[in-house]
Order: sequence, then structure tokens, then C-alpha cells
Amino acid sequence: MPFSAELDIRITDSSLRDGSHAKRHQFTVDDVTAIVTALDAAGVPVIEVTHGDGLGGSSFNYGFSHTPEQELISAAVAAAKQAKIAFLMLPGLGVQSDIREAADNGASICRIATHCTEADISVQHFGLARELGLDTVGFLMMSHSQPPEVLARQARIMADAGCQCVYIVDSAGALIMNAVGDRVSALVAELGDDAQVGFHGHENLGLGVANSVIAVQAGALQIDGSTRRFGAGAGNTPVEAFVAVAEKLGIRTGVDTLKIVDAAEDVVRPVMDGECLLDRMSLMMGYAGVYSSFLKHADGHARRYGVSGAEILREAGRRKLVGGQEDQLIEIAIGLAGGVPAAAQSA
Ligand SMILES: CC[C@H](O)CC(=O)C(=O)O
Ligand SMILES: [Mn+2]
Repeated sequence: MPFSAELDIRITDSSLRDGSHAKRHQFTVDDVTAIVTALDAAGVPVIEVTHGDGLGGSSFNYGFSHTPEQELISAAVAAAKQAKIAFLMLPGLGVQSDIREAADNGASICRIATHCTEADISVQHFGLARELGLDTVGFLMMSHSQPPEVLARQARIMADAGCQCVYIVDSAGALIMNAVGDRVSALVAELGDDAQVGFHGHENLGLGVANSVIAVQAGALQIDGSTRRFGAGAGNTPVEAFVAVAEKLGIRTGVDTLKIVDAAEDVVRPVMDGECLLDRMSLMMGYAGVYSSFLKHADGHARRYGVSGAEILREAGRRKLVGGQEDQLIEIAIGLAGGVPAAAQSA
């Protein structure tokens, strides 16, 4: 079934949220206004705006925002003529009043993210979001780490709590094609008409577009990406490339290919500190199954302690670290620098 009469699938552009990791959370009101204006004019239906780690993410552990995120959300709402503005929240970082404030500021889609075995911590958040009349999306982060049947059970918890679309989130960019299809199919079978299924990809193994096409073929109705791959790690599925491929495949996204290509080059790229590269460190994240938002943290600790960032990430993968365990990257770096050996730290 298509997403609506006009669209086969709905694209959410995450440049102004996932890209916050790549920008070390330094977005300004001008950045947001420029990017939202361009994406909105290209027909992007949903634009996500928040600190990279969601509402309440601005902190010592994750990195402080340049501009309070509610100001960024208000600027996005003011700039958007047709696009809906979404925000992300991880239970435990943000609180109820953050959701209310984002809704008061005009955001209309609430996306709640949990580790993919912890959907139960999202129940109250979905309840509140629906009470406030917000559309809801659930993120099962690090979905590569669990088999389809486990993810389907977690998706059921979110859907029963009021989530209208549950996403397979490839936080590490570690999923390879059929592994996406199997996971999306399992959620589609479990959720039926109760909720849609979405896919959020990362480019750490260079598969964002291919994986997203496979997700659509398996029944996903919502797809995330970031224009110019502006996201954590090697970045997200590039929206402009995905839109071009979708057009050629006859999948209606509502996004104008030529306008989004221009937006990527002329508006988004100038806001980025640099390209999101598929280099040694980001490839290691896809290869070892490491949370993409660890990239900048590992890079900083590698410089500080004079050790290899790729080695830090490989050890993070061996330890199966999940979001929120950023502090362990410091320990690993110290171990690699000749402090306590990394192997002993995790014993
Ligand atoms: C910290 C939230 C995280 O960046 C969400 C996300 O985009 C992912 O897991 O890929
Ligand atoms: Mn992401």
C-alpha cells in the first residue's frame, strides 16, 4: 500500500539532526533556516531538527549545542512552507516538558529512539506524543545486533504504545542488503495495519541507497536520509541520490530530483565542516558494528591520547558498546596509549 494517494514512500531528511553529530552540535539559526528553506522548496516532506542525540542531548557526555534546540525547531517551523518538522528524543535524555515545548514550538512529528532491545522505555513517551496530537515514529537503534524476530517483538511494544511507524535503524551502517530486507519484512509481518515500517541507513559500508531500496521492496513506507550524507559516521543515505534512484525505479517520493541536487551542493555543503567520508574510521564502524555517532568522540580521544582512532572503534565494536557509553571510548584510548590494557578493562 502506498504511503498516501500522492506518495509511495515518505522521506525524512535528517541532515539537521543526524548531521548535528558531524557538526559537533554547532548548528545556528541561520544554518537551519537556509537548509529548511532549500529542502522544503525541493519538496522534502519531513525535516528532522534536534541535537544529534535528541532533545536534552546537549550535555558534557554528548557535546553541548551552540544554539538551544527549541530555538532551532522554532526557526525550522518558521522556514517550512509545506514540510513537517520532526524532532528526536531518547528516553532518559529528554523529559516530558521537552516534548511539550517542541510541540508548542510547532514540531509535529515525535521520533522516540531506544536501543533495539529496550522498546519498553518508550511507552510513556509515545502515549504523551499521541495525547498532544503528534505523529509518532519509533527508532530501534543498532538493529544489526539483533535478529528479525527479536526486532519484530520490540516493534510490537512500540506500536502498542502508540507508535505509528517503527524504524529499523542501522546506526552502525553494518547491515548488508538482505539483512535489511529480512528485518523490514519481519516488522511488516508483525505490525500489519497497526503501524508502518521505516528504514534509517548509514553509509559506513557504502550501502545506504541500496539498503533503502531493499527496505522499500520489503514494504518500508518511510525512509530516512541526509542531504549530502550530512550525518554521523560516513553519513546517512544521501537523499539526493536516493531520490534520483527512486525516480528511475518509479517510486514516488514527492521530492524534485534537480532541486534536491542543487540544495545538496549550494546550501547544505557550505554548512558542513567537511564531507562525511567513507574513510578508515567510518568504514571500521560498519565493519565492526559501532554506533556512528561515536566517530567524532573517537577522533577527539585518538588525537588527545596519540592512538589510532580506528583501533578505538574496533575495540568499541568488540565490547558491543551502545549509545550512552561514549565515556568508555576514553578508557579504551587510555588503554591503547599504554595505561590499563584495553582487554583488562573489559574483563
Ligand atoms: C543518538 C541518536 C542516534 O544518532 C540516532 C540515530 O540516528 C542512529 O542510531 O543512527
Ligand atoms: Mn543515524
